[in-house]
Amino acid sequence: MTVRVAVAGASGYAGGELLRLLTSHPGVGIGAVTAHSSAGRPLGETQPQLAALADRTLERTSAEVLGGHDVVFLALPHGESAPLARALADDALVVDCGADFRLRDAADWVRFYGTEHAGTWPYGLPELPGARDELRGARRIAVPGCYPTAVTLALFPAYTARLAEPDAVVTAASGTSGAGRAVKPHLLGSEVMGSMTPYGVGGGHRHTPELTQNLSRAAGERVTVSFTPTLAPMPRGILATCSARLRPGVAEDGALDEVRAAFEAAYAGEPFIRLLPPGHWPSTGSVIGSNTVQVQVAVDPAARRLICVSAIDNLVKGTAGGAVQCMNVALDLPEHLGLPVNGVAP
Ligand SMILES: NC(=O)C1=CN([C@@H]2O[C@H](COP(=O)(O)OP(=O)(O)OC[C@H]3O[C@@H](n4cnc5c(N)ncnc54)[C@H](OP(=O)(O)O)[C@@H]3O)[C@@H](O)[C@H]2O)C=CC1
Ligand SMILES: CC(=O)N[C@@H](CCC(=O)OP(=O)(O)O)C(=O)O
Repeated sequence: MTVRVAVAGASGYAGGELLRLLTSHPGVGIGAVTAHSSAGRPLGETQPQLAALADRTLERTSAEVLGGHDVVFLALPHGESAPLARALADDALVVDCGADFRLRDAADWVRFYGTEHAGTWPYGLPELPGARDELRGARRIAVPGCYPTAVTLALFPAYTARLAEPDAVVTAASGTSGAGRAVKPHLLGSEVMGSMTPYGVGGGHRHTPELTQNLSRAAGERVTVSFTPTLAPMPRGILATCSARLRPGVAEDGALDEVRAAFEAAYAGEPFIRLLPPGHWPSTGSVIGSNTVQVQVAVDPAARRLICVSAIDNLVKGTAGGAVQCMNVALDLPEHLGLPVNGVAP
């Protein structure tokens, strides 16, 4: 059986990556590809890397054009998914790469996004405990933000195993594609090349409530997260460095063994998580183009802190790959279909 899929936002970075992955998915046929200002143009003009789809024409994004598909991927700016999703058939699987349906707390939504909360859909991070049960058979899925994917997967086993205090500190570097392809002065080559800059410092980034939501769910208590994103001079990739104090009951002797055992247990059999051997550290250059997440853990005994580092490709596991993985789970297809585990390097 071939699943017929449509991609809205096909002229953008996330939409382009969805189409790259979906063309290699053996169970999928690609239907409508839609855009906004680029509607009417050949896909090959905005996504020249997608040779197999170069002659497709981008249609205008509407419920009519997206209707009649088994699966609709939405890769649109925040706020655009909610009205469109309401007009799509209940029995179509809608996978939203935007933020509209990620947060459970309406007050958090209003505070960080400034509009009315549209609701909450099942959260598309299959590796979280219990998530696959919620995603199997779902017809609406909210894919996480790219930073929340990297940070949650770096840290959550330390919280489920009750090894870390509920007060995490995170610094994460992202490539510029995380900001989308719309023209913005701070993303000009001359601003970004050879320079790194923090932004959203002091709890202001809109991924902070999403991180709190995910880690609190794992911990079973409220986890606060001090999150500092930085923009790095690279097109893709996120390197997240996360730390938290060890709980008082964790003995310094053997703490690292305990932490590693918790991560090994959490990630045993996970097709896309690679807990690296001791002494090896995650790097964005090793995961580009793949749905793989590299993870490593350490313990700093003098500071009594746990340090967890992850690397992802923001456009693959951080968006499009995560979205395809969720489709596979929802439709009961083998979870790895269409998803590379090998990166492109150098
Ligand atoms: N980039 C990333 O790493 C990640 C992105 N996401 C999320 O995925 C979504 C897409 O992001 P990204 O691809 O980076 O963004 P882009 O800016 O690259 O692409 C946006 C897409 O949406 C279309 N669009 C713009 N305005 C409208 C509108 N008013 N109505 C309908 N369509 C519109 C654009 O069409 P056109 O170009 O024709 O105007 C384009 O196809 C966002 O919600 C983003 O937050 C999530 C995780 C990571
Ligand atoms: C480098 C950069 O600007 N990154 C984006 C994060 C993109 C992302 O994960 O996506 P959502 O917009 O879907 O939440 C930012 O900080 O806003």
